[in-house]
Amino acid sequence: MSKAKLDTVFQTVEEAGEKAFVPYIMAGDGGLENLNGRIRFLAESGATAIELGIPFSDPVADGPTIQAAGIRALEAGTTVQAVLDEVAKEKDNRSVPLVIMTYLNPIFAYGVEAFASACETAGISGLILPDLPLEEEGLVVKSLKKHDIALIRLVALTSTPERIRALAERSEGFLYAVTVAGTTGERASFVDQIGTHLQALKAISKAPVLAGFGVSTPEHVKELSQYCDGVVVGSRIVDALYRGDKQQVADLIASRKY
Ligand SMILES: O=P(O)(O)OC[C@@H](O)[C@@H](O)c1c[nH]c2ccccc12
Repeated sequence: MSKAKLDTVFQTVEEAGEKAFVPYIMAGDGGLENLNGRIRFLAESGATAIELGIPFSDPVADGPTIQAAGIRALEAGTTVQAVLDEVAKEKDNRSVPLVIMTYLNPIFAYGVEAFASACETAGISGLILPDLPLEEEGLVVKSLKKHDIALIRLVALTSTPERIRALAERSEGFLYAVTVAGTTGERASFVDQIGTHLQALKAISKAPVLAGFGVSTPEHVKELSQYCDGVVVGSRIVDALYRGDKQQVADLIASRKY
């Protein structure tokens, strides 16, 4: 599944007058043998696309819930190769695009070109690399382009206007609007200016704008979605799956339609 697959699903959601919902899960948490089952469950529950984390020992952008999931996954022996091999098995009957989220280190260890090529083979549509600064994108863009994988950029609340403009112009797949200052993890509320911030991003972004970090209730989903194209939810979903509460995950995803 190529980059274009992401454009198609977001367009479908928009044409239906709905908002996108992208759940994040940590590959290997709960056993790699259950990964494809979880992906299927999220797709059947109405996910627009799925963000799949590859665990890394020093996840600087992650809060406690995702850090813990990463440790569980690493302890279970999860590797880059094993994750890609596993998702490749169902690439032809997967209806929802997959986006990989990981850090630079595992990719450099694997080799950038080899990684991009393996992602293409596994049917991956996009990549999120939170520790890749705009100035260093040259390290990966050529390989990602060659293998038709979108580089999904993150905009911080604290990004300068010039930086925001540069990120919005280059955006592909979707533009990830980080809604809090800090790491991933559930939050009770958002800053007052969040609506204006998201609307301003949406006005200049080439790709759809999705809000993520701290989104953890159906109310948050509705609140933030009104200002942009949808949301990304990680910690709440990782925690619910860990506790075996699939219903909570399904209810959260269902809240994108209103
Ligand atoms: O967990 P939260 O607060 O719902 O945030 C989303 C997030 O988990 C997911 O998109 C993600 C997990 N790790 C990341 C690192 C950087 C950017 C994004 C992520």
